[in-house]
Amino acid sequence: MPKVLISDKMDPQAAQIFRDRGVEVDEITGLKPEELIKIIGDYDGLAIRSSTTVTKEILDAATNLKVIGRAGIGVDNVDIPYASSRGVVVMNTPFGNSITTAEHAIALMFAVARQLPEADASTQAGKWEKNRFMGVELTGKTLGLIGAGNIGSIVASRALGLKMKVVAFDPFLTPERAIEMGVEKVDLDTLLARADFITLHTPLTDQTRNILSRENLAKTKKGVRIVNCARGGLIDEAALKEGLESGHIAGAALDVFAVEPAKENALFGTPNLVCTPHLGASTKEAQVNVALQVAEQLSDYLMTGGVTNALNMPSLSAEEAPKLKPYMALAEKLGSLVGQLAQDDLDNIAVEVEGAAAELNIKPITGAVLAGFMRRYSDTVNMVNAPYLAKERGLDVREVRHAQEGAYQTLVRITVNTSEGTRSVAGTLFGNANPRLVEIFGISLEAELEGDMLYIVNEDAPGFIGRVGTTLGEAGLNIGTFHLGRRSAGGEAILLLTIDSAIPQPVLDTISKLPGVKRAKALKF
Ligand SMILES: NC(=O)c1ccc[n+]([C@@H]2O[C@H](COP(=O)([O-])OP(=O)(O)OC[C@H]3O[C@@H](n4cnc5c(N)ncnc54)[C@H](O)[C@@H]3O)[C@@H](O)[C@H]2O)c1
Ligand SMILES: O=C(O)[C@H](O)COP(=O)(O)O
Repeated sequence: MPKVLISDKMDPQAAQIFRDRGVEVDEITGLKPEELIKIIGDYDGLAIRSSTTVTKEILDAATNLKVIGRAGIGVDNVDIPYASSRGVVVMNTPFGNSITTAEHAIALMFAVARQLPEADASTQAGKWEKNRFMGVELTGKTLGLIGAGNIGSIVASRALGLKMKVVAFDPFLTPERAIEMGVEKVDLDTLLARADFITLHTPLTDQTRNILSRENLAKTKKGVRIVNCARGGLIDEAALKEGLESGHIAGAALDVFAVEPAKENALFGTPNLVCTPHLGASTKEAQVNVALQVAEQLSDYLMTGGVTNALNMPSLSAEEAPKLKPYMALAEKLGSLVGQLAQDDLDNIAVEVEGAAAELNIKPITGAVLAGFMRRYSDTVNMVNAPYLAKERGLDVREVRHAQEGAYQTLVRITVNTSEGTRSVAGTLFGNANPRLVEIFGISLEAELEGDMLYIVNEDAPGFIGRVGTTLGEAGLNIGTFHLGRRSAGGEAILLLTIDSAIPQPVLDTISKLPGVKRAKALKF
C-alpha cells in the first residue's frame, strides 16, 4: 500500500480521501528540515502547502518518493528541476484557491484605499479620528495588473465590476484574451506610468524577481497604491519602504514577503502599509478545494498512474491511464530495444504512432520510449526524468501521428538515424493489451520482449539454427521462445530468443564466432 506524508496544515478531508482510496497517510506538520530528512525515505508521496521547502537534501533522502503534491498554486518552495532529475512528479492545484486569493487582493485594495486597519485600531483605541483618515475611491481609477493568469483575470473582472479601468502587463497575454477580459494590454512602463493601483499576480521566476525594482517603482505615478498577493520577491522591499516614507507611494498592502514567515521585516511600521501573514488562500472554501484536489491527484497517481496538473510531466487522466498503460509498456520496451542495440551515441529519435495509437495522448508514449531508451545511460531513468535527461544530452525528439491504419490496427514505431543509416523498430498490442515487437530494422518478426533475450544477426543458411541451439544447449541454457525473420531467402536474418537465464559472456563470444554471425547481443527487458 503506498504511503503519503502530509507535512503542512491541510483540511482533514485530504487524509480521509487518501484512506478511502487505499493510500496509507501520516500527518506530521511543523517538521524541521532535518526531521523531515529522517522520515521522508518511508513515503511514496508528499502533500505540502508553502511551509515545507523541498530541497535537494530532502529529495536525496526521499528514496521511495514518487510524487509531491502542492495543495495550492505556487511551487517555488520545491526544487522542481532536481525533483525531475530524480524522477519525482510535482503537481499543484492551479485553480482551487484562485477566487479566494483574488478576493484577498481586492480586500487589500480597499483596505489600503481607505486605511482600514489603522482606522480600526484608532477607533478601537477610543480616538475617533474622523479627520485623520481620508481615503480614495476605486471607481474610475486605473488598475495595473502585472500578471493576467488565473488570479489576475479574476481580479480584473472584479475590478471592472467596481468600475475601474484595467490595464495589464503580461507577455503571454494574447490580444484576443485581453479583449475577452475587458482589459487593455500594455507594456510595463505604460502600466507603471498610468496605474493608480498596481496588483501583482505572477509566479516568482528569474524574469519576475524584483519586477517592481527601485527603478520601476520610480516610474510609477505619484500616489500609486500597490498590492502584492503573489510572491514576496516580486518587489524591492527596501525601495518600497523609501517610496512609502517619501509619500511617492501612497500605500501598499502585502500578503507575501521576501522572507517568510515574516516575523521581522524592515517594512513593518512604515506609514500606509497593510500586512497580512500570507492569507491569500486562507478561506474554508479554498482550503477544502485544494485539499480534496491534492489528495485525489496524489491517490490517482499512486494507485492508477493518472497524472493531473503535473509541472514536470504530461497529463494523463485517470480515464486515459488504463488505455495508455499497455502502450507505455510497449513504448518502453521498444525504446529499451533501440537503446540496447544502438552502437552509436544517438542524437535523434522519432516516435511515430499509427492507427488506434494515433488517437491517444502521444506525450506519455514518448515519455515511455525515452525512459526505455535512456536506460542505456542510467538505471534510475523513469518517465519523469527521461525527457530532461534526453534534453540534457541534446537528443532531438520528434513525434509523428499517422491516423491511417497500416498492416496493424495500432502501431508504435521508433526510428533513429545512425551512422549506418536510418533504423526502426515497431510494435503493436495484441488484444489491445499485450505488447509485441512486429518489426525490427525492416524485417518482420513477432516477439514478446521479455526477460533475458539473445539477439543474433546472421546470414540465412541451412544448419545455422541448429548450431545456435546446440551451443546454448551445451552451455546448459534453455531456450524459452524462438523468433525468426529474414530480409530474403539466403539474405540477412534476425534470430531473437528468450533464454531462461542470463547469457554468460563466454557463450555469447562462442555464438559471435559461429559461421555466418554478423552480430550477437544479450538483451534484458
Ligand atoms: N497569497 C497567496 O496565498 C497566494 C495564493 C494563490 C496564489 N498565489 C500566487 O499568485 C501568483 C499567481 O497565481 P495564478 O494562479 O494567477 O498563476 P497563473 O500561472 O495562472 O498566472 C500567472 C501569470 O503570470 C504571467 N507572467 C509570467 N511571467 C511574467 C512576467 N515576466 N511578467 C508579467 N507576467 C508574467 C503568466 O503569463 C500568467 O498569465 C503565483 O505566484 C501564486 O503562487 C498566492
Ligand atoms: O501559492 C499558493 O497557493 C499560495 O501561496 C497559498 O499558500 P498556502 O497554501 O501556504 O496558504
